[in-house]
Amino acid sequence: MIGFVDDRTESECEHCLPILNLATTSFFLDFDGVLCDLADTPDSIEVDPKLPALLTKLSDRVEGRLVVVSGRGIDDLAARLPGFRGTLIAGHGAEERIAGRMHRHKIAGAEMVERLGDMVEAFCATHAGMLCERKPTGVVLHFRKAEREAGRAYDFMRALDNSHEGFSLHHAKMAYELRPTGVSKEAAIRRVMDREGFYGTKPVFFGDDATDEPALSWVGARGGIAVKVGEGDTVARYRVPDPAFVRSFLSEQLGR
Ligand SMILES: O=P(O)(O)OC[C@H]1O[C@H](O[C@H]2O[C@H](CO)[C@@H](O)[C@H](O)[C@H]2O)[C@H](O)[C@@H](O)[C@@H]1O
Repeated sequence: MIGFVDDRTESECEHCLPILNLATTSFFLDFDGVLCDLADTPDSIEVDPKLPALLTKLSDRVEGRLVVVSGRGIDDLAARLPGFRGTLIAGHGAEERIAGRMHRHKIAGAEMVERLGDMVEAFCATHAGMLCERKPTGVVLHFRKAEREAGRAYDFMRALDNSHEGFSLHHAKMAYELRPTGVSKEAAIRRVMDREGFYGTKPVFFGDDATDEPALSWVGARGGIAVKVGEGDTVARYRVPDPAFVRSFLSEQLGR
């Protein structure tokens, strides 16, 4: 059984998480690096075939208070979780699927997003190992396969950021991303937590990336449970080793 903080102190118990009262818990789960392992490219991840059913059951168990919160575009995310009909926040908060209805930031599909995508693609065509990921609300330049070129990738994306109003540049794992200014997982989780059904419950957020830190910080300050998955600096109070651990922890909640 996975460790829980009960009568032991946290220092005695590596990877312990508090025992949750599911009647008052809202789950917010990042996707890449939290529900599935990272891979060389966005398309080469392997999603545990049992994951959609696990998320569905747990969502039912907490009356729909389970939200997958990802940086991926919403169609991409939904396609990787076949059969899961629960709430999705995608594009770091620029897209949402709630109660089966889609909501998208007004920039979604705009000409400027297309243009940015074209420019990043052109850059990748002349820089070996770089990969462009287009999203409805932004664009990512991945340099995981060209780590030594990270500086060049940054300079290019910084120049695009400086010349395009309404977008902000973010440094993610082996990637630089332009997304609409003001869009963040923190803001998205706050919005959801104000909704009926969520309001007054305790948020539990699992995140792994630097881009998850503001949301981890907000959840912790709000009296919720902030959990960092994997290594690296974090403001989160709790840490667990990897996505397999997270999936086991979630499965265990169903048996309680
Ligand atoms: O918020 P998340 O669900 O964690 O999404 C964050 C980004 O994840 C993806 O990129 C990351 O994972 C890739 C696959 O493992 C990896 O190759 C890449 O280096 C990582 O940055 C996704 O492609 C992005 O769109 C998400 O924003």
